[in-house]
Amino acid sequence: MQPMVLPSTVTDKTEPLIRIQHISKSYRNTHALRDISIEIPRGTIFGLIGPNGAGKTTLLRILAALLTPSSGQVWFGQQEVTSTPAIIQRKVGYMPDFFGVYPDLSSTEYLEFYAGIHGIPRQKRAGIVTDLLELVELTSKRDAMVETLSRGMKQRLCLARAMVHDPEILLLDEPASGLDPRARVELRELVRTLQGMGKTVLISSHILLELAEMCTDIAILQNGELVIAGDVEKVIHQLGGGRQIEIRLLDKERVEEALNHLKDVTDLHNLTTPEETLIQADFTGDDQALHQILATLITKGLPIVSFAPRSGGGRLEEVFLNITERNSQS
Ligand SMILES: Nc1ncnc2c1ncn2[C@@H]1O[C@H](COP(=O)(O)OP(=O)(O)OP(=O)(O)O)[C@@H](O)[C@H]1O
Repeated sequence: MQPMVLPSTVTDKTEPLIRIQHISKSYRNTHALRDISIEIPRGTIFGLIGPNGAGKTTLLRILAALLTPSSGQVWFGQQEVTSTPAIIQRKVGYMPDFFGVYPDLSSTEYLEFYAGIHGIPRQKRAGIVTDLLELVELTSKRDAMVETLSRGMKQRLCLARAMVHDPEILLLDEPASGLDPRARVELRELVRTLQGMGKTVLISSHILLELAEMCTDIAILQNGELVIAGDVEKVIHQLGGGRQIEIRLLDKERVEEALNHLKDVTDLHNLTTPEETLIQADFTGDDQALHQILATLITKGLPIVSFAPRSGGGRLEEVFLNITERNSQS
């Protein structure tokens, strides 16, 4: 079947890389996905978040052309691709949440095997595999049998496997599950490196904190439905979360004075002082308003040591729990 192509032949750099339009998927009596529409901008680290059974794996498998949706369309740029798996498989690298049993191969042989599956000419395979092992920091394990690698190393090898054909998009299903904190940090750094290489990365997790720090955009799924999608700050804002800021002063004697200035700012609410030199507040304004607050405090000569949003993770987790709870009650 010929792929559906939009009439315009001009590629707009700002157009979303992937447009998921009204995708539904049913397995017998289960509606795993219901009318999902999401746009994934090029170059983002896009988090797909939802509790167990929300439909994340189903959506990723549809994007990887491993499942056909019951209805709806997926567009990669100007092309509708649900009926053309070959196009998807060229553009996408998929790392499943479950790796299964490994064959009796070394890391190098394993990647060379997958490079062969993707039709990469024999003479190019060794170079690609060497580069990938370096990228995922497994060069020292190039001759180790896959079975003998730690879980984190297997995870990174699987990521390298998903990249043998240099795909534009990486789909990582629960990549952080079962990893210790250090391996998670390494994974986060690797994902950022991939973004720096121009890749668009979709990552699923049921633990928001795992994604909060590395994602630029998120979509929250629950019971097969899309709760909300967009860039992280916008999502928090739309969910009524606002931002929280922390202002630290050098001198505790000046905290009262700072509070006096801040209490009249319309975008600031719930001012508290959790520590004697620290002021915390909810903030509902935009960046311009934030800049104005800082400028005013400095003009007043207040000794500001730091002025920053509270680390996003905790805030986002709160918003996520609120929204999924609210939805399950409705
Ligand atoms: N092959 C299948 N046959 C029948 N039902 C399925 C099948 N695969 C998934 N489902 C159901 O579809 C729904 C969505 O499952 P999916 O695996 O996509 O969710 P998920 O968000 O990835 O969950 P988890 O975090 O637990 O992996 C669940 O109710 C699941 O039981």
